[in-house]
Amino acid sequence: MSMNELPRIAFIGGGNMATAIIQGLITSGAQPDRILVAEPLKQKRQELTNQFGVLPFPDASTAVCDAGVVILAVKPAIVETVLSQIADTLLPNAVVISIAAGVTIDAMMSLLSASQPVVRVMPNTPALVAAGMSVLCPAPHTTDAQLALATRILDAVGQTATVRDESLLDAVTGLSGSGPAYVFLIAEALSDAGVSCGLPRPLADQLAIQTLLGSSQLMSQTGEHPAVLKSQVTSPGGTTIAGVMTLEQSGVRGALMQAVQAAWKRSQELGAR
Ligand SMILES: NC(=O)C1=CN([C@@H]2O[C@H](COP(=O)(O)OP(=O)(O)OC[C@H]3O[C@@H](n4cnc5c(N)ncnc54)[C@H](O)[C@@H]3O)[C@@H](O)[C@H]2O)C=CC1
Ligand SMILES: O=C(O)[C@@H]1CCC=N1
Repeated sequence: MSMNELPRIAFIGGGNMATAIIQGLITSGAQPDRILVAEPLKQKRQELTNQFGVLPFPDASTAVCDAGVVILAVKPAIVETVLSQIADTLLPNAVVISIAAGVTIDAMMSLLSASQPVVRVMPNTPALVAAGMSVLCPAPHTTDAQLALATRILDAVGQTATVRDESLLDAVTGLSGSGPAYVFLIAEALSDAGVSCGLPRPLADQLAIQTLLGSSQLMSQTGEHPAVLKSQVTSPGGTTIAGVMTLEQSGVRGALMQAVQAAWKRSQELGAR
């Protein structure tokens, strides 16, 4: 199926994540006039129309009436309100894709007809530059073809993976959903460190960002385990092992593991409400 054979796609919410996915779809060849966006803020509607040529709607129920895919890209707290608004106009076979953190498939199904196809997804913000990581979890009654359609849409903004056990999405949220913030924090700290050793800030920023990017590309493109690549940087008695030793002494591994676990637990709490 090529991008211009995709069904009409309605986005509910035209914020950061919706914009990223719309950009990805259009870059991959989707037709803008087959993308509908319901967004209450007039300025955001106009920006999306001007930038991409998508069709704007001030409210959700009219946007979904002939859409084969509906992407819920609103804040978690208003997903249920939106679902009650669209439940009557939604096509029976429309695939509902939710990217809202912590909103469970059961919570969505309680407001939809029992046969409505649903896929819950946890994406991340590098989707904005087509380098996202999205993990999909289909509701049990969703068909493989409906899951494939959702996967195709998220493939436009980066890599995708699928889990069948919905509870794993909390761990996904802790690692790849929230993870970009940990990496940005590390980049900021590396740059501060460079400044503390006398580098000018713009150069320190450049070194920090390119070191993270280059190291990520090296891991991704060689497929080598991080431990192997780390040992290649670490000369006997050299500079790197001196730096690595202080990182180990300050417990950086445990700190990162605790960060992912804290976000994992918070995601579980949000989902249990
Ligand atoms: N930002 C992130 O790192 C990630 C966010 N998510 C999830 O993505 C979802 C969207 O997040 P963002 O795009 O960052 O938020 P955002 O605040 O940029 O976008 C939400 C948009 O929904 C609009 N909206 C509010 N009420 C509406 C309604 N009744 N109908 C239609 N639109 C309405 C708002 O005006 C806003 O433009 C959230 O549920 C979040 O949990 C998931 C993974 C990562
Ligand atoms: O912080 C949050 O709740 C959302 C979910 C993953 C990234 N941002």
